Amino acid sequence: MERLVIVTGANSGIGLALCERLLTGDSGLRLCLACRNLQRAEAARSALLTSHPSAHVDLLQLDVGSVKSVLSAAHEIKVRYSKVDFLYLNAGIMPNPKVDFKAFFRGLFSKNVIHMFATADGLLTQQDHVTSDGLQGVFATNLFGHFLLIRELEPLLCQSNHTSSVIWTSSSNARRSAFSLEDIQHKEGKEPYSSSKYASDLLSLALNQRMNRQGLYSSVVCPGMVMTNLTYGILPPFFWTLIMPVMWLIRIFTNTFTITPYNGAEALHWLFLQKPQFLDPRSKYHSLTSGLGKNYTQPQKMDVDDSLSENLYLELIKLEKEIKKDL
Ligand SMILES: NC(=O)C1=CN([C@@H]2O[C@H](COP(=O)(O)OP(=O)(O)OC[C@H]3O[C@@H](n4cnc5c(N)ncnc54)[C@H](OP(=O)(O)O)[C@@H]3O)[C@@H](O)[C@H]2O)C=CC1
Ligand SMILES: CC(C)CCC[C@@H](C)[C@H]1CC[C@H]2C3=C(CC[C@]12C)[C@@]1(C)CCC(=O)C[C@@H]1CC3
Repeated sequence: MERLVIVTGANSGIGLALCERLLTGDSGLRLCLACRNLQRAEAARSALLTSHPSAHVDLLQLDVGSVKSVLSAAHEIKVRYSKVDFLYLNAGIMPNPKVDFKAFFRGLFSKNVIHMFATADGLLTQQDHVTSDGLQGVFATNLFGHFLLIRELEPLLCQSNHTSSVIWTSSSNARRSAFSLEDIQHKEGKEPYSSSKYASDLLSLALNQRMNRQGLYSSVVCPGMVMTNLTYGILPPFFWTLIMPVMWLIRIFTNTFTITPYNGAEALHWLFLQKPQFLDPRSKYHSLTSGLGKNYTQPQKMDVDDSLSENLYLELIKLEKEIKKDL
């Protein structure tokens, strides 16, 4: 039977590269590009059909940062399809990023230099915004919209004699110290991106604890450092042009500099080929590229624990109730 793969944020970067790779590996599947902008989604669909003319590629309007849009997209999915096999939760934002150059140069001459380039720990801050639902924008987009989508699609994800996979595009920038259970939306701090990605790691664990029995499996991926619209927004364009040769040079020393969206999608694609029952719910699956350009996937244990992940899940359920009450 035809397998259905839904990808959020599929019109550019890692999401689009993943779609290209999925179709190259299995032209028989049905892809659903869930994007906030239908014009950009249509352009992505045309590009995919140019290289895979007989592919089944559907479009769905979905703004994960808007509760109304998530609910209506979920409704549309339930009307169109009878089951979901893979749900890639890939859409993400990092608004108004700022690099702390002082910390960068300090890190450059320390023994933590590789770690700094791999994770950007202590290097990046962002200025968040509030959505029309009254939620913090990064939290709403990177985490909560996706959480609501899973909740709404449970009937299609959890079916008897069927396994489904939800796969989060997390990050090496996910950091426990940026996250607080008392402030899950990260209203107070300056690292909403880091907090939202750590929350996705926690949520993935909670989903596995609660939903494996119903056939739903959740995994977390880190695509490495990839040059996409998101990363291009971190520094001015001329600066990127200037330092691009340095980025390729750094790649010789750290396998986390995957750089191209194709390489970054490695672990996302690898997970598509695995039996979800055999995956480790406490590991993050990293896309890595060797100095010679060979791509591979490697699991690394996450800094997560059961009680924090369960408590986050309960907080999200509470917020879901509050938000739905106000609709
Ligand atoms: N690039 C990197 O180095 C890394 C990226 N990641 C993660 O990878 C994921 C993909 O990002 P990447 O490919 O790099 O960057 P891109 O900016 O190219 O892709 C992000 C995608 O998310 C979509 N998106 C953003 N906001 C929303 C929204 N509210 N509703 C629906 N779609 C939305 C974008 O749509 P639109 O085109 O309309 O803006 C775009 O399609 C993100 O989750 C990011 O955090 C993780 C680690 C490293
Ligand atoms: C001044 C220069 C010679 C080099 C500046 C490099 C930084 C801009 C990058 C170093 C580590 C990078 C990184 C990311 C963005 C760009 C860097 C900060 C990410 C935060 C992008 C999004 C992620 O999810 C993780 C990446 C980790 C590494």
